[in-house]
Amino acid sequence: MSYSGSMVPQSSGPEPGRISLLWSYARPHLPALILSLVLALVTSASQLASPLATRSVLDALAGGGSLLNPVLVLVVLLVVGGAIGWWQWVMLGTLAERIVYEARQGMLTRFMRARVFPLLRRPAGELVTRVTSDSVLLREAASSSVVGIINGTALLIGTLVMMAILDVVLVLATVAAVAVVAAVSIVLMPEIGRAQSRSQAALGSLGAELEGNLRAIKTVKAAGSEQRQLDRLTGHALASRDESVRAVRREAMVWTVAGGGIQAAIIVILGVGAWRVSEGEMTVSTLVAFLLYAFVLLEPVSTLSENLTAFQSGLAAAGRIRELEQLEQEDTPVGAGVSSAVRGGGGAVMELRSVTAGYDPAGEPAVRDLELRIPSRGHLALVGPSGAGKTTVFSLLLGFLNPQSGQLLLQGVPYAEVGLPEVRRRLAYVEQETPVVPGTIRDNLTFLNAEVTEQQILDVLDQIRLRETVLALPNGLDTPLSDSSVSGGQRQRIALARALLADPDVLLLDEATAQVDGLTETAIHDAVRRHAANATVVTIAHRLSTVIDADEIVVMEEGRIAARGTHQELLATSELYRSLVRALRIDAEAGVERAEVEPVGGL
Ligand SMILES: Nc1ncnc2c1ncn2[C@@H]1O[C@H](COP(=O)(O)OP(=O)(O)OP(=O)(O)O)[C@@H](O)[C@H]1O
Repeated sequence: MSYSGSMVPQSSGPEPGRISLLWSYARPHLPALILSLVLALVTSASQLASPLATRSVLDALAGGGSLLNPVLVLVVLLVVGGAIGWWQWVMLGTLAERIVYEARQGMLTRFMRARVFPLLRRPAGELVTRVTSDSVLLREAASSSVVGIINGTALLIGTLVMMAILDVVLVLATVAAVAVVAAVSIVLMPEIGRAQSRSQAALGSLGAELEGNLRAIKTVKAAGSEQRQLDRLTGHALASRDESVRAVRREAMVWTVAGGGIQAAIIVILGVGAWRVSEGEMTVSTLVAFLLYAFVLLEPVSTLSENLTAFQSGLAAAGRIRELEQLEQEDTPVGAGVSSAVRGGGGAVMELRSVTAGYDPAGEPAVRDLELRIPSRGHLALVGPSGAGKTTVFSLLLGFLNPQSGQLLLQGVPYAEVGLPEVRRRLAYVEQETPVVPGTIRDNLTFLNAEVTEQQILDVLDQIRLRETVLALPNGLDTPLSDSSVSGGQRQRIALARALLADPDVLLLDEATAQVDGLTETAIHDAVRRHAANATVVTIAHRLSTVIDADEIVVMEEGRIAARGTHQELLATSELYRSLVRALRIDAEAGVERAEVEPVGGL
């Protein structure tokens, strides 16, 4: 299995694609977004009215008129503006969190429904980074930044219009300052997005490599390579930091230019305004109102630069999330009716007809022209050298892999008609490498069949000689299970118990390569034999006792079936089988020796 990061498409998608993805997250919330925008515009309008109200207060003061009305207007503007601002804040904040949740849920659904091998080709750590980190960057981009950009623009134009109403000469100086700010921002902005995109990419690589290192931590430590691996990991963290610093520098530059531009405009307004007041072309109250507008102007300028920055990083994140949309999904269930009453009948429960299949459509097939009937009862063992295609047969039966040619059938009906859920409902699969799922021992045992009783659980644990050890644990069946807390053989036995509790039509068992002690081996075989008495067991066999036990043995070599028959028949007819058995026998003898000196493992 390849976990190569190089197989993952690197670049973010084109701009229109990313914008449409952002839009797809925002669209379901359009009413809330529009309401937020309206509220934002009302807040802005109240902000715009405040300097005018202030001018009335000043005029009333100078003219000796009543202050009551203008002050009342000011207070109402303040209270209404504040209340609406609060409402809008809460609404946009909630909306933003919903968008993050929906983006996460969408990604998780995609992962769970994805075809197995395209999913496994992507580094797990990178997928985790997308769900946990990239989704956060969507937050503002798909919610408040859109509102902020529109509102900021409206407030900017509104402020300039109000200023123009007050004094046309002064507004020209202000417009010049705003134009310089806008031009500089337009030049500097895109690089912020690009730097953030590179920072997120480095973060993804860090996630991917960290996950791989943690999984192989024993190998890393045993090789004394902690420092080398640490250097590689910190290299990614460093790259992410440097790119983020680049983005921050740009942002600081935009902010400084924006703030500085407005400050400069205020100084010019003060100078020119004072001169115009002294010339009698302007009243002091108008100059004060104008200055207040100049301060109001700071807000849309900062809102715009802030939200444009958030929008840029959101776009970068959207590009990366968009790549996940290319993850191939499993076919949706069709579910043609297939009778379930086949057990023990004479026919085949499953069948591979002339199946050729591979992992890379352009590469060599992993299996060719396979003809295989899985009987509705009994024990079928697959044997063969490493890379012969045994696991590929399981992947085909489970629908993880589609044949390039040929057909798979469940009770004579093609898989495409039956649908994967129905196929998988008939199967239970015991993986060799990672057979337990996150949760407690009980969660694992009831994973396929939630209806089982405590007694059934205990009986099955008894069969595979785990009952005493599980019950001796402080939390018994409710002990949390992680890959590292139990041995490989114990994990497999728990997975076997889970499969037996589901009582499947076909039990697919990828036998652990590691030896287990003789008593456990016998217990496992007894359990398997019992199941094979009225249903089917298919084993990828790594133990001599398993092959000897099987009703039929299929010998695979280089993706083809080289021979088939019983143990005795194959011993007589197949040189390959004889050599495999010789190897298994040597292994078995080595295992016996080990079992004699090693204590019997418990949980
Ligand atoms: N995920 C994968 N992507 C690409 N090629 C693969 C993948 N899994 C297996 N292969 C290739 O398919 C061929 C058959 O592999 P398969 O795992 O079925 O063999 P196997 O008989 O189960 O071997 P082993 O006993 O070592 O597990 C091999 O050439 C292998 O390199």
